[in-house]
Amino acid sequence: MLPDKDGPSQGGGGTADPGGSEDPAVSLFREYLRLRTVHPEPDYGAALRFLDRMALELKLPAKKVEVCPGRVVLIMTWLGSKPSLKSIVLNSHVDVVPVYQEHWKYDAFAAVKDDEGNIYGRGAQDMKCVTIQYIEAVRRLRARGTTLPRTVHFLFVPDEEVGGHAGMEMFVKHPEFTKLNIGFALDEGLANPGESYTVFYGERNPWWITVKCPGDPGHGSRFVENTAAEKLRRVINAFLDFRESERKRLNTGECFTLGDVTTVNMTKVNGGVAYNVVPAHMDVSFDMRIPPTVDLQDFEERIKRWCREAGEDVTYQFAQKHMDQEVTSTADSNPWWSAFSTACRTMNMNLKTEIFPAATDSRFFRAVGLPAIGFSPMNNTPILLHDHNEFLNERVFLRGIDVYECLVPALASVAPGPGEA
Ligand SMILES: CSCC[C@H](NC=O)C(=O)O
Ligand SMILES: [Zn+2]
Ligand SMILES: [Zn+2]
Repeated sequence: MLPDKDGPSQGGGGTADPGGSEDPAVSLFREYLRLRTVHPEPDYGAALRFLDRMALELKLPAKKVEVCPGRVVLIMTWLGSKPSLKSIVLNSHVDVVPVYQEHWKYDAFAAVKDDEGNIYGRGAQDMKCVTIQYIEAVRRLRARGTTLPRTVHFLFVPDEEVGGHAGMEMFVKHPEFTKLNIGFALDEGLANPGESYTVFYGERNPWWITVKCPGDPGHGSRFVENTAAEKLRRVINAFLDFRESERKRLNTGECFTLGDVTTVNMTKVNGGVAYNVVPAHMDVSFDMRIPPTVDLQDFEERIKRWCREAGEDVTYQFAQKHMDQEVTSTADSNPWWSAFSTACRTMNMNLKTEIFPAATDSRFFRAVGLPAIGFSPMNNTPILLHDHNEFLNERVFLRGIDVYECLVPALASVAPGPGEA
């Protein structure tokens, strides 16, 4: 059978499957994948229209908060029977990262489903699947007439993929955020290639740094002293030697995961004006991710030393420097975690708890003192976020809806804690 190649203009709601056998939830997921909410110019208007339609279908009120010009957070609310209790947040970002279309098997915005049920599209794992799984789980719960004690807020946020600065970082400071009276948030995680599901209780801190190496200029035919390039070489060696030592630490001795070590990647180099002019400046940039167990002050001292030892006037500046190291407790004494993990156990799901290797909007919840768990219910799935040919199998997707159908009531039924009405 040939893959079902619906074009990007195709609507959802059952039109995706010529055989008529496709689950409507899968068709809706594919419809959402076709919206081009891709950087650098995401079509947020299309996503907001889609989400407004979801709110109408679910008969839930939707509120829009423009946190920055053109950057809207949409909040859909399912009011609990005890609305004074702290609420549950189901968070998802609307934007997706760009693609190298020439490396994809199919159009990355056509949501092609192959004959194995694999659905290809940018955002299939990160994280349009989760958005639709939340919606479909709640659709089922409401269709059954379920009432929940705690209020559930869905947040659909822009700009996570570019750091959340015009998205969740702004929203957590907004009065509308405070009004949500949040007790606990669920946000995205990663696929697990095995049977288990990975759950994230903290994140590494992103530090993006540019090291600037000034030097003496001169003719390209001479042995100029004190060159920018010599300093640059020492800087690169210091950072990359450290990278290598951390790479070796991964998977040796204790069972480290990526979230437990510091990664360093050299991502940009700049400098030079002509072949025969020794440059007056050369810059190098690194993407570093630092586990919450690392002393950040010590780490910055180490960077200072590397720069000092590289030569005269070597300086650095940060483009990102997240400093909060809050993690969410995975002890049974944390009632949110207990409800989450117990519900997963009843579904026979094996959980692996880890530190998230990259950065998500969860860090902004944790930074304001709220517990947050990163979880995308995708097992038996290769990790393909931001990669070519990102896909999710429809059976895994549908199982994820079952998972939230169990998790959401469990979380929204957590007994009132001390200080709650
Ligand atoms: C440092 S803000 C960038 C956030 C981005 N998030 C998802 O990929 C990341 O690179 O982890
Ligand atoms: Zn994401
Ligand atoms: Zn991402």
